[in-house]
Amino acid sequence: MPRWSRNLQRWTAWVAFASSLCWRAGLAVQHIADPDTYLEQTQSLATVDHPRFLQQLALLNQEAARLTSDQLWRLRYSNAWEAMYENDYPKSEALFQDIIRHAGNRALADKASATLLSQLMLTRHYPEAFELADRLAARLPKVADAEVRRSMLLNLSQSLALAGQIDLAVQYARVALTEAASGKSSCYSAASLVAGLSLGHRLKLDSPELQQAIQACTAAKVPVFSTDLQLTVVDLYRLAGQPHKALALLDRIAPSVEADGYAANKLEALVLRAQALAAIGDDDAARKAAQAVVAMQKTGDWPRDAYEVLYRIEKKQGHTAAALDYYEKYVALDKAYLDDVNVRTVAYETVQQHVLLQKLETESLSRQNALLRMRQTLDAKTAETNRLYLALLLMALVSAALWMFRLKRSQLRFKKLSHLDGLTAIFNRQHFMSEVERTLRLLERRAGTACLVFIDLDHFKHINDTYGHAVGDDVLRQVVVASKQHLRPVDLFGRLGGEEFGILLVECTRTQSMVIADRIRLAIEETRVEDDGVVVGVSASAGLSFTDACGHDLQCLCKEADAALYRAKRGGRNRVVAGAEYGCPVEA
Ligand SMILES: Nc1nc2c(ncn2[C@@H]2O[C@H](COP(=O)(O)OP(=O)(O)OP(=O)(O)O)[C@@H](O)[C@H]2O)c(=O)[nH]1
Repeated sequence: MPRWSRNLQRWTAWVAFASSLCWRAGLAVQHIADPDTYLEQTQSLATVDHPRFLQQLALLNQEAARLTSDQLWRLRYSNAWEAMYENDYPKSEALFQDIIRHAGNRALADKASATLLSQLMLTRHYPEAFELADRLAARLPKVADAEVRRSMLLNLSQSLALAGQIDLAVQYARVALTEAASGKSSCYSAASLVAGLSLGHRLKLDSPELQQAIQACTAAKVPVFSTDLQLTVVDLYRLAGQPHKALALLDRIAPSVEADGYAANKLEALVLRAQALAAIGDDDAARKAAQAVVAMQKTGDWPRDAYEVLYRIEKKQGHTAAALDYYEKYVALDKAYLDDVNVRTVAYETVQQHVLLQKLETESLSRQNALLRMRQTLDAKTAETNRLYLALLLMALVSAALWMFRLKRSQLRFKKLSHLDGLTAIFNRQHFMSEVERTLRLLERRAGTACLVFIDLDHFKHINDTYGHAVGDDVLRQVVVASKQHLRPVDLFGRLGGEEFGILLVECTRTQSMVIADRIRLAIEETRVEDDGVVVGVSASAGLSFTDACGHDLQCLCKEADAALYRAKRGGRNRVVAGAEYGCPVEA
C-alpha cells in the first residue's frame, strides 16, 4: 500500500505546515510600533518559533483596542490559527468562518478559507471540506495574491486527491508549481505533486517529478520535506520488492529524521523499517520496529501497518494466539481506514451532486426568469399595441364624427341653398310658396291675418336691353336689399321668377299692409344702379291680397294678388293695388 494513501493525517499536517511557512519570517519586533508589520511578523513566527508567536499574539490581544478594524481581523486570523494548532477545532472553525463571512478583506477571507479547508480535511469533516473546496475552486481565478493562491492550490490538490480525484489534484499541484515564486514554494508545490501522483499509484522510482521535488526541497533547505521525500523513495523500494535498498536509504536518512524532530516522519520511518526488515526475514528487528510504532501511536494508519507486520511475523512463527490478536487490531484499523476512504468518496460525490443540482436549479430559475421577462415584454408590447389600436379607433371615431358633422353641415348648407334664389339669396319660388302655405296653416289655427304681396319690376326688359343683363342683375339685387329694409324677420320674402317677387306680411291689417307695400315701392323707385357713370333707376308695381277676403287659401290669395298686380300694371305701373275686399280692388 503506498504510504500516501495510508497516511491522511501526515499529509494534512504538512500541508497546513507548508501553508504557515508561506508567511515571511522577519526580524523580531519587541513592541507594537507598527501594528501592520507586527501582525505580519507574528504570523510568520507561528511554526518557526511557536513560543515567541504566542508571546507576540498575547501582546497583540492586549493592545487590540489600538488596532484598526482590518488589523483586528488579521489578529483574529492568528488567533484562529493558534486554536487550530492547539487542536481546538470548534474555536478555530468559528473564527475562520467569521473572517470568511464578515472580514470584508477578500485576501484575508481567501487565506482563512484555504486554511479552514486543510483543517476540515484533518478533522474528517468531508462534506463541509468538499463544499468549501468547490467554492475555493470557483474563487481561484479571481485570487491575485500569490501566497494565498498557492495555499488554495495546495489545499485543493490535497482534498481532491483524498477524494480520489487524482487528475484534478495533480493538475492543481502542477499549477502551484508553475506559479511558485520562491525556492520554498517550489518545494511545497513539487512535494504536493509527488503526493498526488503517489496516491494515484502513478509514482515510480524514476519519475522526474520525484527527482524535481527532492532537488527543490534540498535547494530550498526545507529538511522536513527533503526527509519526507526520501521516505517516499524508501516506500517505492519496498513496493518494488527491493527491501535492502529501502533499508540502506533508511539508514542514510536516519540522522535527518532524528534531527528534524518531526513525529510523523519518525513514525513513517519506523513503519517502513519494520516492513523492510520483515521482507528480508529479520523478524526480531522487524517486530521491535513495529512494536515501537504501536507504542508511539494507538490509532491511525501507522499502527495499522505495524500491526500487519506483527501479525505476519507471529503467524509465520506459529504463535497463533498472538497472530490472531494482531490480526484483529490490524483489521479494525484497516476497516477504519477503508470506512474513511468510503466516507470521503461518498462525501465528494454528494457534494458534486448537490452542486450539480444547484446549478440545474439556478439554470432552471434563470430560464424561468427569462421566460418571465419575455412574458413581461410581450405584455408590455400587447398593452402598447392595444393603446395604439385604441388611439387609432378614437382617431377613426373622431374622423368619422368630424366627417359626419361636415357632411351634415354641407347637407344643411345645400338644403339651405336649394331653398334660396341664386342671384338675390332670398327664398326661391318653390320654397317661398311652401313656407307661405305652412305659415297660412299656422295663422289659420290661431285666426291670424296675412297679406300676400306680388311685386313686378316695370319695363325691366328695357333695362336689360339698354344696359345689359349684368346691370339688370345688379338692379334685381339692389331691389331686394331696398325691400328687405321694410320687412320684419317674421315676414316671408321670395323671388317668384325673372323680375317678380312675393312677400307675405304676417299679422298685418289691410291698411298696415298697404302702407308697407307702398314704402317698398318707394324704396325701389329710389334705388339707383350706376353703370359707366350712367345712373339706372327702376320702378315696381304691386298687387295685394288679404286673408280677410280670401281666408287662408293660398290659391285664392295668389289669384287675387295676381289680379291686383295686373290691375296695377294696367293702371300705369309704379303703384300698389289691393285685392278686392269681398271682390272690390282698392287703388292706393
Ligand atoms: N337681368 C336679368 N333679367 C331677367 C332675369 N329674369 C328675367 N329677366 C328679364 O326680364 C324681362 C322681363 O320682361 P317683360 O316680361 O317683358 O316685362 P317688362 O319688360 O318688365 O315689362 P312690364 O312687366 O310689362 O313692365 C325679360 O327681358 C327677361 O329677360 C334675370 O334674372 N336677370
